[in-house]
Amino acid sequence: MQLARSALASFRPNYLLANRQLSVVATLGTRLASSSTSPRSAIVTGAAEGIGRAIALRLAEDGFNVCVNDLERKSSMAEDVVKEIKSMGRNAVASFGDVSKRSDVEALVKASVKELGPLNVMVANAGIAQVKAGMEMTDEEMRRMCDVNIFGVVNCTVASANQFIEQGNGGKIINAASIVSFKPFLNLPIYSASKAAVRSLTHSFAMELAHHKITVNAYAPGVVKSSMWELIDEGMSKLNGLPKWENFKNTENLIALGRTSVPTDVSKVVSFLSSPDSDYMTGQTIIVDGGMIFS
Ligand SMILES: NC(=O)C1=CN([C@@H]2O[C@H](COP(=O)(O)OP(=O)(O)OC[C@H]3O[C@@H](n4cnc5c(N)ncnc54)[C@H](O)[C@@H]3O)[C@@H](O)[C@H]2O)C=CC1
Ligand SMILES: CC(=O)C(C)=O
Repeated sequence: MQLARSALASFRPNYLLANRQLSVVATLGTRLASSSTSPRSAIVTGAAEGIGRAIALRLAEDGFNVCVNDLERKSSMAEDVVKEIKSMGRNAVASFGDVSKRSDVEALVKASVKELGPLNVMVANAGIAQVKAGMEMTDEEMRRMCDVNIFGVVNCTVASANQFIEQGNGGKIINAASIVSFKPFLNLPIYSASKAAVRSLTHSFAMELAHHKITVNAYAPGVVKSSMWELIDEGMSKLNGLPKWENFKNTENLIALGRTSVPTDVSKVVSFLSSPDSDYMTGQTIIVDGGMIFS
């Protein structure tokens, strides 16, 4: 009996190891199969530069064909992203349009499906920011912020969800929120409110679309070096007189991991939200801020 027990004990690790190896091989096989035999497609809005560009490239690396959206005036940068994706062996197309216009977003989804086939993922990344006290914001500035950051997300949700419903296999919608969705920044009042709305819409549409097998989640970055933060830094400098990039650098003191973020910190999280590994998640806003707000 003693001998039998120890024989079993010495056998078990090998048995477990063999099982684990089999499961690793099986998982790898599934990943390779899904990237080589069934190309999926994704739209990324505001993808000519910054976080959107990093997401488009990361999704291409993950096996997606990608429709790269941005405003017409960013066409040459968007075309560069398309070229980069094609050089990775994936298909890509640029489609220009303003996410705040419903008809532009409907045209974007149509263009993507025509060029890349059925749609699997919509990343509503495009957004704008403005540093200004709430008391100073003009009517026009407030409306533009809400049109792009809130209604842009709604337009992307509705247009992609209609496409997913027509296809009948569900889909994934992923929205750009922010840490300011949880706690506003001083002098970014309307921007902060718009990102709180994105978090709320993510929750609402997750409930509304779940029965179509459509998941809706969001990523909430912290302080990411991009053109948007260049603009925020400039705006803050005007208000407090600090030299260029000093306001950006000062945020390091608020980040537990001790450094500001780069776009690829965010694209890794979007990669997860775009993959089957996140299939059982919906309505969530994932914070990726290096440890700033701990909500
Ligand atoms: N940079 C940061 O620290 C953070 C950024 N975010 C959010 O992440 C997203 C991406 O931010 P970044 O890459 O930093 O910004 P960015 O300004 O570098 O890039 C945004 C892109 O969106 C495009 N865009 C703007 N309005 C558009 C519209 N109406 N239609 C289509 N495209 C439009 C721009 O042309 C630009 O290429 C935004 O939604 C932003 O609010 C959230 C938290 C932190
Ligand atoms: C731009 C933005 O959302 C932050 C938190 O910096």
